[in-house]
Amino acid sequence: MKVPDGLSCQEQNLVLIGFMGAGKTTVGEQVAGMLGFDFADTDRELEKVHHMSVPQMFARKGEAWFRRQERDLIVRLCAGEQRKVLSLGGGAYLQEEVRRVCLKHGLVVFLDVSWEYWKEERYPRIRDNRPVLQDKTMEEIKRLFFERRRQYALNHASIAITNRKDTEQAAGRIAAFLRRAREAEKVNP
Ligand SMILES: Nc1ncnc2c1ncn2[C@@H]1O[C@H](COP(=O)(O)OP(=O)(O)OP(=O)(O)O)[C@@H](O)[C@H]1O
Ligand SMILES: O=C(O)C1=C[C@@H](O)[C@@H](O)[C@H](O)C1
Ligand SMILES: [Mg+2]
Repeated sequence: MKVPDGLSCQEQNLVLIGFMGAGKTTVGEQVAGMLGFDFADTDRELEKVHHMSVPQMFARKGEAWFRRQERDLIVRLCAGEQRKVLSLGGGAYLQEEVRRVCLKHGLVVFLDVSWEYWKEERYPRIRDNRPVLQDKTMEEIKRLFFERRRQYALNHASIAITNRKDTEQAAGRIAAFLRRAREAEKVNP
């Protein structure tokens, strides 16, 4: 992972993006603990505000409504107080405005899980409570996985996850990356 030119890592948020089940929530919480940053997960925040689970929001209000709430929340969180870890919902980064605000106010890290590992290890854990995966064949899910990679590719850094060891090391590697970036800025502002 390389620090992007012109982006101050002292002040920015850390934003985690990637496909559903990539580990944004799990890893984000771990990284925030390691860095002593506040943590916010957009799905959890929306669940708290609207007193509904994500599947309930999809069922009762519809996906378009969910996407608007998600976008507005991310714009508020990103532009507000800095130095937090923000884990996005898996579809949030497909919205142009979300990409813009995250890239402007955050160091955007893509959790790049391989298709094979995702299918074997992550899909079985999440399949029942991600509305977007319901009623889709594996072929359709695979297509969505690779279509979304085009948007996730707009990032500052990515971390490849292809096995259990990568999974266990992901949070530590991201925290170390951010610490190094911040130290380098102190020496060479
Ligand atoms: N680093 C990790 N260590 C242990 N388990 C993990 C790790 N990352 C992900 N998992 C497991 O994979 C599943 C999905 O993880 P998680 O909910 O964090 O993904 P997500 O990227 O936040 O998904 P979504 O986009 O749907 O919010 C969970 O069952 C979680 O326990
Ligand atoms: O990838 C997606 O489109 C989604 C991912 C989850 O985090 C939730 O935001 C919701 O289930 C939609
Ligand atoms: Mg999540």
